[in-house]
Amino acid sequence: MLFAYMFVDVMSPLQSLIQKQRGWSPDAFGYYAGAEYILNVFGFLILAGIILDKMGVRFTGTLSASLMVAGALIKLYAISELFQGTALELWLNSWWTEMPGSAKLAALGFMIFGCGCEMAGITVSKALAKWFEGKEMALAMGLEMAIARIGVFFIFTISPRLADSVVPASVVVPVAFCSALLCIGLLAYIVFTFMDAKLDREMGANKVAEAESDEEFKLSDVGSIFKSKLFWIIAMLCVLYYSAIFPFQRYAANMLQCNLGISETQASDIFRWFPVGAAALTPLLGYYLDRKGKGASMLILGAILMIVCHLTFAFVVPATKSELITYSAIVVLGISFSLVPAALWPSVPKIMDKRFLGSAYSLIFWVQNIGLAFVPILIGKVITWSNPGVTDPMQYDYTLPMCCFASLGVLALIFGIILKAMNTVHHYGLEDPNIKEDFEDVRIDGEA
Ligand SMILES: C[C@H](NC(=O)[C@@H](N)CCCCN)C(=O)O
Repeated sequence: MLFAYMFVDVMSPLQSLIQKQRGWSPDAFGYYAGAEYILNVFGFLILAGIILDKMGVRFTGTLSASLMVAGALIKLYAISELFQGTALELWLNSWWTEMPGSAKLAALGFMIFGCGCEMAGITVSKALAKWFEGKEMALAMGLEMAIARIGVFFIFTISPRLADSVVPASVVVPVAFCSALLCIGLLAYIVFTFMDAKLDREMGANKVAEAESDEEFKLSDVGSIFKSKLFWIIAMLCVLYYSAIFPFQRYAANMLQCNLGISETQASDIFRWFPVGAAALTPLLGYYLDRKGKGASMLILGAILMIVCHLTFAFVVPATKSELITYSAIVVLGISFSLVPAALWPSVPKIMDKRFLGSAYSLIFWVQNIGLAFVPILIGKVITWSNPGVTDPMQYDYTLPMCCFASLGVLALIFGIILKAMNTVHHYGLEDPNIKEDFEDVRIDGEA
């Protein structure tokens, strides 16, 4: 997941460079960024859940890592000099001219990569649940997310530097670097499959069969989950919150460049502290949640902090051009991005029956992916619409796009408040510690 998250954001600090080098407009960049989730939205993620439950973590993890490598190599080829001037590029350039041929092929690669990445996300959750059952599962999930966030910090640090390491600067170098890391990730997962097989042997065949049948995906479960009010509240909170985080991450470096009048590298150097804050706090909050609870309150606080930060980027940073205020908003956003994931994902088992859990995670990811696919496209359009005639990628006004992100935060906050109110009435245990076993257990099979 470390290398996957690095690959996801390798181009994020390079928006203005790819615009200069390959002619990708903000709109084209938005389409490319949204492509990561498109196939998942059109059902791949549901299929991925079925494959995972039928074939297990070893097969699905290897498949998902292979898909990531294949997608990465297509994207690498699309942005490389090798692709320039080929018949394929000329043909891709000949239709939907707003989107250059290189952006179209890169988007296709990113779509395939995105299938692998989300499939890996579900597989890793299931593998962690298997390996840490009855142990520190929330802490393990927190650490996994923290490692992935460190990858984002690392890539925001090195991506512009790798691009500048050749003359003229090129997006190919950082993308090639991350593609090589993904190949190492695939090898690492293959090693893990041997360890997992060993664990199965140690657990004994019966226990494994029992664990797997518990989580088997049934199509009828999808109907039960979709009928649950609670599922929709959690899924809406998730899609709204994450749509104001991951898509923002794509545009953040350029937003800082435009607001502060700084270079790509300087902007990335500021923004990279966002995932670091999240990486440092997520495991600690997971540990706190395991012992003290307060999950629903953490979701509300996380949404409030996000709204404050996005409004600061919209109005305060452009007016003051203060690096101190910018750094403070980045760190606070990092705190928000620890509170919500640390509370959200371990809350799902509290409100879903264990039998529904695998499908519930895959369906929440699916709803979330709809937002992650379309919000970057929407933001690209808002940037273009609110900056008529602006062609210099250093001159965009980000007030309106940042207000859009803040509005998503307001909606997420409303769903957080509804969730907490429902928890107060129905006692789902969302404010209770994870390791306390005796809270009143109300799940979707007993929701009515
Ligand atoms: C665990 C959670 N991951 C997700 O929500 C993924 N569905 C989206 C990952 C986006 C990067 N491709 C998280 O990272 O908090």
